[in-house]
Amino acid sequence: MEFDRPDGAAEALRAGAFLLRMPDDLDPAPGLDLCRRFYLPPVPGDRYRGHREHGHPASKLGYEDRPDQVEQLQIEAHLWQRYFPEEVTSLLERMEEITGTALHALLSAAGVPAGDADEALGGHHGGLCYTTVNHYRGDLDRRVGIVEHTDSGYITLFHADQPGFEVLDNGRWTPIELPERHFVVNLGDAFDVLTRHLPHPGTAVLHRVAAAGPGQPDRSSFTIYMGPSYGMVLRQYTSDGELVDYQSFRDFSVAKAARMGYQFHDRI
Ligand SMILES: O=C(O)CCC(=O)C(=O)O
Ligand SMILES: [Fe+2]
Repeated sequence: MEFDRPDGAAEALRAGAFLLRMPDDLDPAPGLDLCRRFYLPPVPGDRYRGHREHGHPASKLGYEDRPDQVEQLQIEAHLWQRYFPEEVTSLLERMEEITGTALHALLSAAGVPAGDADEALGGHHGGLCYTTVNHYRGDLDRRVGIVEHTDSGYITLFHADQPGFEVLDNGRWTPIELPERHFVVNLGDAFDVLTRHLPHPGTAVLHRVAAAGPGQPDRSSFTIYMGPSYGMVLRQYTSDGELVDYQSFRDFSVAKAARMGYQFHDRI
C-alpha cells in the first residue's frame, strides 16, 4: 500500500480514515449485487436473495433491521462460502487480503515494532473478520442513514455506490467524496486503544451516513471488518513501548453499546 502524499500515513492515522484505490482487476459488482438483493424474498438456488428470513444459524451475527435507514447482513469470513454466491466469496476474500495489508502497514506507521504485530493483534487467539452488507432504504422516513459511531475493531474497509458518508474531522461533520473504484478505510476502537500511547497513534474515526431523501435511490455499501474476537483482551502499548492488557473486548463492546445507545449482538 502506498500513499500519494509524503505525509499520507501520518494524516491517515490522525484522521482515522482515508481512500484506497482498488486494484485494476478487482470487480466490486458482485458485492453491490448482494447489497441490492439480499433483502428480497427467497428464490430456491439464488444465494443473493432471501437473507432477511434466512436465520443464518451458524453465524453469531446475521441479519438486522436497524432503527435508522439501514438494514444489515453481517457474516463471518469462515461462513461466506456457505451463505454467499461464489463470486461474492472470491471478492470478499480478495478484500480481506487488502484489509490485512492495510492494517499491517498502518500498525507499522503507528510505531508498532516490526515482528510485533501478530502478538499485538492477539496472537494465536486469532481475530474476527466479517462482512457487513448495507441496504439504505431511501423511502424510510428516518433521521439518518446510519447513526454516528466508531467501528469497534482494528480496521474496516468498504465500498459504497453513492455519497452520504461523513466523518467528524476536527470537530466538523465532513461529507467525503467517494471517487469511482475506491474503498474507504476506517480505523476502529481496537486500533485506537492499541496505539494510543505510541509515537503516531491512530484515531477511531467517528462517522455516519446521511439520510437519503424521499424519492432518492437506495444506497448500497459492503464492508470488511477486522477486529479482536470477543473472547480476547484488548491490548495497549504503554509510552515505554510495553504491550499490556487493557480490557476484555466483550466488556469494552458492551459498555460502548450502552454508551452509544444500541443493543449489543444478542448471540455473542
Ligand atoms: O455505508 C457506509 O458508507 C458506511 C457503513 C458503516 O459505517 C458501517 O457499516 O460500519
Ligand atoms: Fe462504520
